[in-house]
Amino acid sequence: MSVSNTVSETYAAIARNLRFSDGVVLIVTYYIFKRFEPDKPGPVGFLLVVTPSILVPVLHLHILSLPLAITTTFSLYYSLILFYVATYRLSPFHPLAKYPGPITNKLSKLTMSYIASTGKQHTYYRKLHEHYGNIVRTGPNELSVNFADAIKPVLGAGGLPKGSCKSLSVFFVPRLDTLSQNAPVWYNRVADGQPSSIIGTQDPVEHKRRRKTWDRAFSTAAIRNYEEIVVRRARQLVEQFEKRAGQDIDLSTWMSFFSYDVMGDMTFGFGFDMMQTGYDANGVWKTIEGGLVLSTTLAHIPWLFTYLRLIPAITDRQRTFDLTATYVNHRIAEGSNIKDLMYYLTDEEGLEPEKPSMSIIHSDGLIAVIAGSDTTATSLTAILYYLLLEPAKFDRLRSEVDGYFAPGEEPLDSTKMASMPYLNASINEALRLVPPVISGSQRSATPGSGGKIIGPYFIPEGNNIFTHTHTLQRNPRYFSPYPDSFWPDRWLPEKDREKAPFNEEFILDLAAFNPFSYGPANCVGKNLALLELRVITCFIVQKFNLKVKQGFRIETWEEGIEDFFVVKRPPLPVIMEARRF
Ligand code: HEM
Repeated sequence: MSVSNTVSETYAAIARNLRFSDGVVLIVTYYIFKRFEPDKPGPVGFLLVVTPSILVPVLHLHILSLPLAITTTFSLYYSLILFYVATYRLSPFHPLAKYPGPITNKLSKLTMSYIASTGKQHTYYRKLHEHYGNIVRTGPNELSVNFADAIKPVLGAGGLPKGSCKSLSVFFVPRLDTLSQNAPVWYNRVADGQPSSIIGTQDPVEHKRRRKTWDRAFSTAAIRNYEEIVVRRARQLVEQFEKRAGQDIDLSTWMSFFSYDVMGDMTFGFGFDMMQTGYDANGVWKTIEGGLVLSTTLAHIPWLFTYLRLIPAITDRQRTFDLTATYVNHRIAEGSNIKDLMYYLTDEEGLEPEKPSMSIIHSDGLIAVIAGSDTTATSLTAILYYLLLEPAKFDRLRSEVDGYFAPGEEPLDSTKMASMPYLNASINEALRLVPPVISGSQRSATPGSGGKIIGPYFIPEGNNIFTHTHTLQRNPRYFSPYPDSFWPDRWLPEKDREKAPFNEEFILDLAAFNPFSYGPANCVGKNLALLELRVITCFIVQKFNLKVKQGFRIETWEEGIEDFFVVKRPPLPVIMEARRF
């Protein structure tokens, strides 16, 4: 008897002997997964190991070999569940059936997870929009949009939250309402019982409560106190560049040294001394960057966090958390002679009915450094990159700086800098082309919400939606001419703007420009970031001549950008010389 005959006879025997009740067990299991997607070891083990084990004796009646009965039952059980899942996701009954997108994305988030791991998520989303149009199904339960009218209903007040509301711990299915099948990117980032950082807080009520402290920390009055820190660190950066005059330096790395030192001062009362030592001595930057690569990849399959957390060496999260917790504790013990960020995050003023717990303070301390360092460094590097690429624009900016600050005068007046047209146009243009949170923000039409109308589209509940910043900010419908080029003129009043070529129509739609996001969960640190961008750009343009390192093909820098939630940048090697006045 041939092997194929044996196999087909075995399957024929199985088919003959499978009972109605076995089919019911499979469908119930599938339904539990579809409806609740339990992701904790207990229920998952029950559904994927215990249930098929119960079915083994049924097949063992007909297949005498026990190992064969076990493997057949398990493989059949898993294949059928996957078959049901796939059929439903591709069927016209799926709530997102009418939205176009690649089949692989409709089937699972594994494709997105793989793309995210390559750092090219931002260009992938853009290509999808170029192919499929304004709205694309990027996952079984996820859409991405590329039209400006979506910004307000998705991100604005009364828009969508980052995830579901209260976590109910019901029976053996944890967080019944957070359905990991539909899980938004912020789902399951921290272990049960640990607080999320402000940015990962999904419940809009809790987010609003915690945001009050942050809003106080970034009020105009509070930022005035931080100016002292920014200026001290800007002077240190200039000194370090002067010492290294004529040598190759990587501007990208030095922008991170600067921004990490500033955020260290603001949050812990001391910098990480990256500029002083010329390297990341505490490994803070490296650890944060590694964490972002992993969390961006897993954001698409967030149930996996539960299991990877069991292998601390992989996530390394605890190390980062412990490191920042030590710094926070040190800052609290030592106190500070200025009202720094920690002053507000610990509610030293006593304005809240309840003091924040130490674990919330630790978690917010960590997110301040993550959210405030590489983002600012990316924008600074991008501004300098585009100015290096187009020396005429560098010269134009220098004339403006010289017009506002006489030679020898340090560019420190933040009010003056806020009104410098070409400076702010250059900053906006770099933020448009390289938004540091390049794939933008995701929000969720949570289960039970009834869904949401976004322009001409209806987003059924239980689905997530991205407003894709990279695609929107390069869309010629909103930014023309030169949507892919650095053209600060687009931000200037018509009388100062150079003429568009061939009388191309001029379009600038501010609704599509959201590098700091929009609405109640937008970037709270925007004004601090703008202060840093203005001060450092003015300092460098005023004090240094910059040259690209010989042999480096500068135009390749932009291609090397990677999207790991915040942008990871390639090196930008330059030679700086002090300017002679
Ligand atoms: C050029 C620099 C920066 C850019 C482009 C930027 C951009 C963003 C974006 C796009 C978000 C996501 C909002 C959302 O989910 O919709 C965000 C959130 C946030 N950013 Fe920034 N950011 C920058 C600098 C900073 C700085 C200096 C800080 C200071 C600590 C900061 C603190 C935060 C915080 C705490 C959040 C979470 C806000 C919330 O969930 O309520 N950012 N930022």
